[in-house]
Amino acid sequence: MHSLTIGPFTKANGDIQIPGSKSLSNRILLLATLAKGTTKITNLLDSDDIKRMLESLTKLGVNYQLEDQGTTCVIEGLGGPIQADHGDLFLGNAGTAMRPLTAALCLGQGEYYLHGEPRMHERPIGDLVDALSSLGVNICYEGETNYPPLRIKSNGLSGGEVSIKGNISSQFLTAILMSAPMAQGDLTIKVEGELVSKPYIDITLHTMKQFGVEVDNQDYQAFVVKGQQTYQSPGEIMVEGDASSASYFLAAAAIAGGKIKVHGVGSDSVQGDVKFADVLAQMGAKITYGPTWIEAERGQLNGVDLDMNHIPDAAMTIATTALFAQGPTTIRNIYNWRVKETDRLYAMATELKKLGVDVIEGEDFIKVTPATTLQHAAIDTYNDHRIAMCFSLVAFSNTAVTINDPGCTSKTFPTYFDLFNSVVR
Ligand SMILES: O=C(O)C1=C[C@@H](OP(=O)(O)O)[C@@H](O)[C@H](O)C1
Ligand SMILES: C=C(OP(=O)(O)O)C(=O)O
Repeated sequence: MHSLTIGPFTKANGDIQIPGSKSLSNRILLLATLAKGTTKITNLLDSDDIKRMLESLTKLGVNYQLEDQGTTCVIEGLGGPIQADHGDLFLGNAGTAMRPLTAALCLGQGEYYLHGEPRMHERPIGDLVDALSSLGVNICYEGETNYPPLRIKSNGLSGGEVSIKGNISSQFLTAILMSAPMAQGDLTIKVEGELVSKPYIDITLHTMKQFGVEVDNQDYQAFVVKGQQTYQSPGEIMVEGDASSASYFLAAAAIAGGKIKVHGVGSDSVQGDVKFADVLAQMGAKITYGPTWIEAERGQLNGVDLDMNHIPDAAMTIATTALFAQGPTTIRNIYNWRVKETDRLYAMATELKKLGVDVIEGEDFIKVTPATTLQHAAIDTYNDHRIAMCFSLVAFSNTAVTINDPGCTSKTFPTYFDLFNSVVR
């Protein structure tokens, strides 16, 4: 297996243009497909998760053209449900393709088989399947109950009322919300229990609005959507930079001497992960926001004890930033790290311990107590892009770090290590 050894570095300096947001890219691709009119999408992310969505759209007969090395996409909207009467779709490990497509394919008439990488078949989808079944869809598990692969025999989504559990993934609610306007009648979606990763619902509602659909959000406990609507293409739409991808560079500057300005994401962003910069500021970094940029500079970092349910992806960056703080850091309310690309609570704890630091892995929290010197380690990345990226920060310690399978960043950030190397010394 390929591995990459980096560091030790003492400086991180420069300007970084952050590639497009994964969450926005896949939402916009789907809504542009369903919308009336042609949409030109710019700054689209070019990464594995987006490729899986685009390949699926191709198989479903959607017409689009890619330009600018895959960062511009012109899509001919269908002005209604997907028309293909069948499809065998491989969604890799892309939650933002698997979950929304499962709901969207229920809108028309056809038979579809949805599957992915082995890990995708271990990531739960039962809450979404239950909700869709209660709206009249014939959807069944082709492997283990509650997990993909799925077979869908669709004949439209009825309106009415549906309940969906919110405690495992917000992507289930996102999936139903994006399909709801094309249901046969008005739909009230009730959220059962806690809703995790709430800011991603704001991304969903914001994108739906850009495509002409308003949702009545009743305090994130119920959502009322009018049925029989058609999404309208906004014509041209630009994808913001990915706030989770920005976190690694902001953290690098906060830890090392130097200053980094990330462009493409800032105080105007709709992505909850921009709040990562507030956590860095709370730890002691110097953070400045502009509407479309964020700048970070080193400060004396102190450990924090915080609920990070609202920034589950960027919270992984805090776990390795914690190595450079005074005192322990506890990241709380992150149970669903366990059902993402890997069991992230187990994986982060296991790899952090290899550096010689004291780590407590709780059922839904992690506590990292930094050590004065770190041991050199070869970090296993579990086919999880974020483990590879957040452990690159270890290169600012007394030792180099080896990242096994660095190519796994291709899920959301294929150029990560090139950009990282361009700003460090
Ligand atoms: O809706 C989205 O775009 C996402 C929601 C989050 O997942 P959960 O809602 O499963 O926490 C996040 O971790 C994922 O990377 C992207
Ligand atoms: C959890 C993630 O991905 P997915 O969209 O597949 O859920 C992630 O990117 O950290």
